[in-house]
Amino acid sequence: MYNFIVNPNSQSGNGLKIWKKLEGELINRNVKYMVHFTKRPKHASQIARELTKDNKKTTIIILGGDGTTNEVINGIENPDTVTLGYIPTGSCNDFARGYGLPLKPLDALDVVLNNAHYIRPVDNGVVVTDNGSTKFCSNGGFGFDAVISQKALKSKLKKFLNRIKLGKLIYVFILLKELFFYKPMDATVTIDDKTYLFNRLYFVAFTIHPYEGGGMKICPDANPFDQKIDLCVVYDIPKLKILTLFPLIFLGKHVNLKGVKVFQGHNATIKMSKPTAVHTDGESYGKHKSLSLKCTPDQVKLILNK
Ligand SMILES: Nc1ncnc2c1ncn2[C@@H]1O[C@H](COP(=O)(O)OP(=O)(O)OP(=O)(O)O)[C@@H](O)[C@H]1O
Repeated sequence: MYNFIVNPNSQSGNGLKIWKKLEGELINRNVKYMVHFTKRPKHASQIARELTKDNKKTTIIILGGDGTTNEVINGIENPDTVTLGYIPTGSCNDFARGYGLPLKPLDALDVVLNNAHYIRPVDNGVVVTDNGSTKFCSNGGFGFDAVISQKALKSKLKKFLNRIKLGKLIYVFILLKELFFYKPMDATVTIDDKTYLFNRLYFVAFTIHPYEGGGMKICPDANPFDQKIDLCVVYDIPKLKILTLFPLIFLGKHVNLKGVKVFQGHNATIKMSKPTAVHTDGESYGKHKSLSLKCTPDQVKLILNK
Protein backbone atom coordinates (compact mmCIF):
# COMPACT_ATOMS: atom_id res chain seq x y z
CA MET A 1 0.00 0.00 0.00
CA TYR A 2 1.28 3.40 -0.97
CA ASN A 3 0.78 6.42 1.28
CA PHE A 4 0.84 9.54 -0.87
CA ILE A 5 1.64 12.81 0.91
CA VAL A 6 0.43 15.48 -1.52
CA ASN A 7 1.15 19.20 -1.28
CA PRO A 8 -1.70 20.64 -3.36
CA ASN A 9 -0.09 24.05 -3.04
CA SER A 10 3.30 23.11 -4.56
CA GLN A 11 4.25 24.99 -7.72
CA SER A 12 1.78 27.65 -6.58
CA GLY A 13 -1.30 25.40 -6.77
CA ASN A 14 -0.40 23.15 -9.72
CA GLY A 15 0.27 20.30 -7.26
CA LEU A 16 -3.44 19.55 -6.93
CA LYS A 17 -4.00 19.44 -10.71
CA ILE A 18 -1.05 17.09 -11.11
CA TRP A 19 -2.32 14.83 -8.31
CA LYS A 20 -5.73 14.54 -10.02
CA LYS A 21 -4.06 13.29 -13.21
CA LEU A 22 -1.94 10.82 -11.27
CA GLU A 23 -4.87 9.59 -9.23
CA GLY A 24 -6.62 8.62 -12.50
CA GLU A 25 -3.56 6.56 -13.37
CA LEU A 26 -3.57 4.84 -9.95
CA ILE A 27 -7.24 3.93 -10.36
CA ASN A 28 -6.63 2.64 -13.92
CA ARG A 29 -3.83 0.44 -12.67
CA ASN A 30 -5.77 -0.85 -9.63
CA VAL A 31 -3.10 0.43 -7.24
CA LYS A 32 -3.89 0.40 -3.50
CA TYR A 33 -3.20 3.82 -2.03
CA MET A 34 -4.14 6.35 0.63
CA VAL A 35 -3.79 10.07 0.01
CA HIS A 36 -2.90 12.61 2.71
CA PHE A 37 -3.14 16.25 1.62
CA THR A 38 -1.01 18.85 3.38
CA LYS A 39 -3.23 21.64 4.69
CA ARG A 40 -0.61 24.15 5.88
CA PRO A 41 3.16 24.63 6.20
CA LYS A 42 4.83 21.88 8.32
CA HIS A 43 1.76 19.64 8.01
CA ALA A 44 3.78 17.15 5.86
CA SER A 45 6.04 16.56 8.91
CA GLN A 46 3.02 15.81 11.08
CA ILE A 47 1.57 13.38 8.52
CA ALA A 48 4.94 11.61 8.11
CA ARG A 49 5.25 11.34 11.93
CA GLU A 50 1.78 9.76 12.20
CA LEU A 51 2.53 7.30 9.39
CA THR A 52 5.86 6.13 10.85
CA LYS A 53 5.46 6.23 14.62
CA ASP A 54 4.51 2.56 15.05
CA ASN A 55 7.78 1.11 13.67
CA LYS A 56 6.01 -0.83 10.89
CA LYS A 57 7.37 -0.86 7.33
CA THR A 58 5.80 2.04 5.41
CA THR A 59 6.01 3.27 1.83
CA ILE A 60 5.53 7.00 1.49
CA ILE A 61 5.31 8.69 -1.90
CA ILE A 62 5.86 12.45 -1.77
CA LEU A 63 4.12 14.65 -4.31
CA GLY A 64 5.51 18.14 -3.89
CA GLY A 65 8.65 20.23 -4.18
CA ASP A 66 11.88 20.28 -2.23
CA GLY A 67 10.15 22.01 0.70
CA THR A 68 7.61 19.20 1.12
CA THR A 69 10.37 16.59 0.89
CA ASN A 70 12.25 18.43 3.63
CA GLU A 71 9.17 18.42 5.85
CA VAL A 72 8.58 14.69 5.32
CA ILE A 73 12.22 13.84 6.12
CA ASN A 74 11.96 15.89 9.31
CA GLY A 75 8.76 14.12 10.38
CA ILE A 76 9.79 10.49 9.84
CA GLU A 77 10.19 8.74 13.20
CA ASN A 78 11.99 5.51 12.27
CA PRO A 79 13.89 6.15 9.04
CA ASP A 80 15.05 2.55 8.55
CA THR A 81 11.42 1.33 8.34
CA VAL A 82 10.57 3.77 5.54
CA THR A 83 10.75 3.49 1.75
CA LEU A 84 10.26 6.81 -0.02
CA GLY A 85 9.16 7.53 -3.56
CA TYR A 86 9.18 10.97 -5.11
CA ILE A 87 6.95 12.74 -7.66
CA PRO A 88 8.34 16.22 -8.33
CA THR A 89 5.72 18.97 -8.53
CA GLY A 90 7.75 21.89 -7.17
CA SER A 91 9.38 24.82 -8.87
CA CYS A 92 12.99 23.73 -8.21
CA ASN A 93 12.85 19.92 -7.92
CA ASP A 94 16.53 19.52 -7.06
CA PHE A 95 15.80 16.36 -5.07
CA ALA A 96 14.59 14.62 -8.26
CA ARG A 97 17.58 15.90 -10.24
CA GLY A 98 20.01 14.81 -7.54
CA TYR A 99 18.83 11.21 -7.79
CA GLY A 100 18.29 11.11 -11.57
CA LEU A 101 14.52 10.75 -11.14
CA PRO A 102 12.20 11.90 -13.95
CA LEU A 103 11.09 15.53 -13.67
CA LYS A 104 7.74 14.79 -15.35
CA PRO A 105 5.25 13.61 -12.69
CA LEU A 106 3.72 10.79 -14.77
CA ASP A 107 7.17 9.40 -15.59
CA ALA A 108 8.13 9.64 -11.91
CA LEU A 109 4.97 7.72 -10.96
CA ASP A 110 5.98 5.08 -13.47
CA VAL A 111 9.31 4.63 -11.67
CA VAL A 112 7.44 4.09 -8.40
CA LEU A 113 4.88 1.64 -9.80
CA ASN A 114 6.97 -0.35 -12.26
CA ASN A 115 9.22 -3.12 -11.11
CA ALA A 116 12.01 -1.56 -13.16
CA HIS A 117 13.34 0.33 -10.16
CA TYR A 118 15.68 -0.32 -7.29
CA ILE A 119 15.63 0.82 -3.67
CA ARG A 120 18.69 2.19 -1.93
CA PRO A 121 19.46 3.91 1.41
CA VAL A 122 20.28 7.58 0.81
CA ASP A 123 22.01 10.32 2.80
CA ASN A 124 20.22 13.01 4.75
CA GLY A 125 22.05 15.91 6.33
CA VAL A 126 21.52 17.55 9.69
CA VAL A 127 22.18 21.18 10.62
CA VAL A 128 22.87 21.76 14.32
CA THR A 129 22.69 25.27 15.80
CA ASP A 130 22.53 26.66 19.35
CA ASN A 131 18.72 26.58 19.13
CA GLY A 132 18.23 23.03 17.85
CA SER A 133 18.64 20.97 14.72
CA THR A 134 16.91 20.23 11.43
CA LYS A 135 17.43 17.67 8.68
CA PHE A 136 17.84 18.36 4.98
CA CYS A 137 17.64 16.02 2.03
CA SER A 138 19.11 18.08 -0.81
CA ASN A 139 20.97 21.21 0.19
CA GLY A 140 21.20 24.23 2.41
CA GLY A 141 22.99 27.53 2.55
CA PHE A 142 24.48 29.97 5.03
CA GLY A 143 24.74 33.61 3.92
CA PHE A 144 23.80 35.29 0.66
CA ASP A 145 22.21 32.24 -1.02
CA ALA A 146 19.94 31.80 2.02
CA VAL A 147 18.94 35.48 1.81
CA ILE A 148 17.87 34.91 -1.81
CA SER A 149 15.93 31.80 -0.90
CA GLN A 150 14.19 33.46 2.06
CA LYS A 151 13.15 36.44 -0.10
CA ALA A 152 11.90 34.09 -2.87
CA LEU A 153 9.67 32.28 -0.37
CA LYS A 154 7.88 35.53 0.43
CA SER A 155 7.68 36.73 -3.16
CA LYS A 156 4.31 37.30 -4.81
CA LEU A 157 6.07 37.38 -8.18
CA LYS A 158 7.07 33.70 -7.64
CA LYS A 159 3.39 32.70 -7.73
CA PHE A 160 2.88 34.49 -11.02
CA LEU A 161 6.08 33.08 -12.55
CA ASN A 162 5.16 29.57 -11.40
CA ARG A 163 1.82 29.95 -13.13
CA ILE A 164 3.59 30.61 -16.45
CA LYS A 165 6.15 27.87 -15.66
CA LEU A 166 9.02 30.34 -15.19
CA GLY A 167 9.28 29.98 -11.38
CA LYS A 168 13.07 29.74 -11.42
CA LEU A 169 13.37 33.28 -12.81
CA ILE A 170 12.44 34.65 -9.39
CA TYR A 171 15.89 33.73 -8.10
CA VAL A 172 17.52 35.84 -10.84
CA PHE A 173 15.39 38.89 -10.01
CA ILE A 174 16.05 38.60 -6.29
CA LEU A 175 19.76 37.94 -6.81
CA LEU A 176 20.12 41.15 -8.77
CA LYS A 177 18.30 43.20 -6.15
CA GLU A 178 19.84 41.71 -2.98
CA LEU A 179 23.42 41.61 -4.24
CA PHE A 180 23.48 45.39 -4.24
CA PHE A 181 22.74 45.54 -0.48
CA TYR A 182 24.57 42.43 0.78
CA LYS A 183 27.66 42.93 2.98
CA PRO A 184 30.13 40.01 2.81
CA MET A 185 31.63 38.93 6.17
CA ASP A 186 34.54 37.05 7.72
CA ALA A 187 34.06 33.39 8.56
CA THR A 188 35.83 30.17 9.48
CA VAL A 189 34.96 26.82 7.98
CA THR A 190 36.18 23.64 9.71
CA ILE A 191 35.96 20.37 7.78
CA ASP A 192 36.98 17.15 9.54
CA ASP A 193 39.26 19.11 11.96
CA LYS A 194 40.94 21.35 9.36
CA THR A 195 40.04 25.04 9.70
CA TYR A 196 40.05 27.61 6.87
CA LEU A 197 39.64 31.38 7.30
CA PHE A 198 37.70 33.35 4.70
CA ASN A 199 37.46 37.13 4.34
CA ARG A 200 34.57 38.81 2.57
CA LEU A 201 32.58 35.57 2.45
CA TYR A 202 29.28 35.66 0.55
CA PHE A 203 27.92 32.22 1.33
CA VAL A 204 28.61 28.60 2.11
CA ALA A 205 26.33 26.17 0.26
CA PHE A 206 26.16 22.64 1.68
CA THR A 207 24.77 19.71 -0.24
CA ILE A 208 23.99 16.00 -0.29
CA HIS A 209 23.88 15.75 -4.12
CA PRO A 210 25.17 18.23 -6.72
CA TYR A 211 22.11 20.43 -7.24
CA GLU A 212 20.75 23.65 -5.76
CA GLY A 213 18.37 26.43 -6.84
CA GLY A 214 16.66 24.52 -9.66
CA GLY A 215 19.53 22.76 -11.41
CA MET A 216 22.69 24.66 -10.45
CA LYS A 217 25.54 22.14 -9.98
CA ILE A 218 26.81 23.88 -6.87
CA CYS A 219 28.92 20.90 -5.70
CA PRO A 220 29.38 18.88 -8.91
CA ASP A 221 31.12 15.94 -7.22
CA ALA A 222 28.63 15.47 -4.37
CA ASN A 223 27.56 11.85 -3.98
CA PRO A 224 24.26 11.22 -2.14
CA PHE A 225 25.37 7.78 -0.94
CA ASP A 226 28.76 8.54 0.67
CA GLN A 227 27.68 9.86 4.13
CA LYS A 228 29.61 13.08 3.40
CA ILE A 229 28.56 16.70 3.22
CA ASP A 230 29.86 18.75 0.26
CA LEU A 231 30.45 22.48 0.66
CA CYS A 232 30.96 25.34 -1.78
CA VAL A 233 32.38 28.56 -0.32
CA VAL A 234 32.17 31.80 -2.32
CA TYR A 235 34.31 34.65 -0.98
CA ASP A 236 36.32 37.74 -1.81
CA ILE A 237 34.93 38.33 -5.31
CA PRO A 238 33.83 41.74 -6.65
CA LYS A 239 30.03 41.93 -6.68
CA LEU A 240 29.81 42.21 -10.45
CA LYS A 241 31.78 39.01 -10.81
CA ILE A 242 29.21 37.18 -8.67
CA LEU A 243 26.74 37.81 -11.49
CA THR A 244 28.99 36.03 -13.97
CA LEU A 245 29.51 33.21 -11.45
CA PHE A 246 25.88 32.05 -11.29
CA PRO A 247 25.55 30.99 -14.97
CA LEU A 248 28.78 29.00 -14.54
CA ILE A 249 27.35 27.22 -11.49
CA PHE A 250 24.57 25.77 -13.70
CA LEU A 251 27.32 24.00 -15.63
CA GLY A 252 29.40 23.16 -12.54
CA LYS A 253 32.26 25.17 -14.09
CA HIS A 254 32.75 27.55 -11.17
CA VAL A 255 34.80 25.29 -8.90
CA ASN A 256 38.28 26.27 -10.12
CA LEU A 257 37.63 30.01 -10.17
CA LYS A 258 39.36 32.43 -7.80
CA GLY A 259 37.05 33.07 -4.85
CA VAL A 260 35.40 29.62 -4.97
CA LYS A 261 36.44 26.64 -2.86
CA VAL A 262 34.73 23.24 -2.66
CA PHE A 263 35.20 20.79 0.20
CA GLN A 264 33.92 17.38 1.22
CA GLY A 265 33.86 15.84 4.69
CA HIS A 266 31.99 13.90 7.34
CA ASN A 267 31.67 16.90 9.71
CA ALA A 268 31.73 20.65 9.13
CA THR A 269 31.39 23.71 11.34
CA ILE A 270 30.85 27.20 9.94
CA LYS A 271 31.27 30.31 12.10
CA MET A 272 30.27 33.72 10.72
CA SER A 273 31.34 37.09 12.14
CA LYS A 274 27.64 38.06 12.53
CA PRO A 275 24.25 36.28 12.46
CA THR A 276 23.12 35.56 8.93
CA ALA A 277 20.37 33.69 7.07
CA VAL A 278 20.23 29.90 6.82
CA HIS A 279 18.10 27.83 4.46
CA THR A 280 17.56 24.08 4.30
CA ASP A 281 16.07 22.68 1.07
CA GLY A 282 14.90 26.19 0.19
CA GLU A 283 12.99 26.62 3.47
CA SER A 284 14.04 29.34 5.91
CA TYR A 285 15.90 28.22 9.04
CA GLY A 286 16.22 31.69 10.56
CA LYS A 287 19.46 33.56 11.27
CA HIS A 288 22.48 32.07 13.04
CA LYS A 289 26.10 32.91 13.81
CA SER A 290 27.40 29.35 13.64
CA LEU A 291 26.24 25.88 12.69
CA SER A 292 27.52 22.32 12.34
CA LEU A 293 26.76 19.78 9.63
CA LYS A 294 26.92 16.02 9.21
CA CYS A 295 24.91 13.18 7.67
CA THR A 296 22.38 11.35 9.84
CA PRO A 297 23.46 7.76 10.56
CA ASP A 298 19.88 6.47 10.10
CA GLN A 299 18.95 6.45 6.42
CA VAL A 300 15.64 6.25 4.58
CA LYS A 301 15.45 4.10 1.46
CA LEU A 302 14.55 5.78 -1.82
CA ILE A 303 12.94 4.26 -4.91
CA LEU A 304 15.34 4.98 -7.78
CA ASN A 305 15.27 4.68 -11.53
CA LYS A 306 17.31 1.77 -12.94
N1 LIG B 1 -2.05 23.39 1.95
C1 LIG B 1 -1.03 24.24 1.98
N2 LIG B 1 -1.23 25.58 1.89
C2 LIG B 1 -0.20 26.45 1.88
N3 LIG B 1 1.10 26.08 1.95
C3 LIG B 1 1.36 24.76 2.05
C4 LIG B 1 0.33 23.78 2.07
N4 LIG B 1 0.91 22.56 2.16
C5 LIG B 1 2.25 22.77 2.22
N5 LIG B 1 2.53 24.09 2.15
C6 LIG B 1 3.86 24.75 2.08
O1 LIG B 1 4.18 24.93 0.71
C7 LIG B 1 5.56 25.28 0.65
C8 LIG B 1 6.14 24.98 -0.70
O2 LIG B 1 6.10 23.65 -0.97
P1 LIG B 1 7.14 22.93 -1.92
O3 LIG B 1 8.53 23.32 -1.58
O4 LIG B 1 6.84 21.51 -1.89
O5 LIG B 1 6.81 23.48 -3.36
P2 LIG B 1 7.53 24.59 -4.22
O6 LIG B 1 7.92 25.75 -3.40
O7 LIG B 1 6.63 24.81 -5.39
O8 LIG B 1 8.79 23.77 -4.74
P3 LIG B 1 10.37 23.94 -4.58
O9 LIG B 1 10.72 23.90 -3.13
O10 LIG B 1 10.93 22.74 -5.33
O11 LIG B 1 10.71 25.25 -5.22
C9 LIG B 1 6.21 24.55 1.81
O12 LIG B 1 6.85 25.52 2.61
C10 LIG B 1 5.01 23.95 2.58
O13 LIG B 1 5.15 24.12 3.97
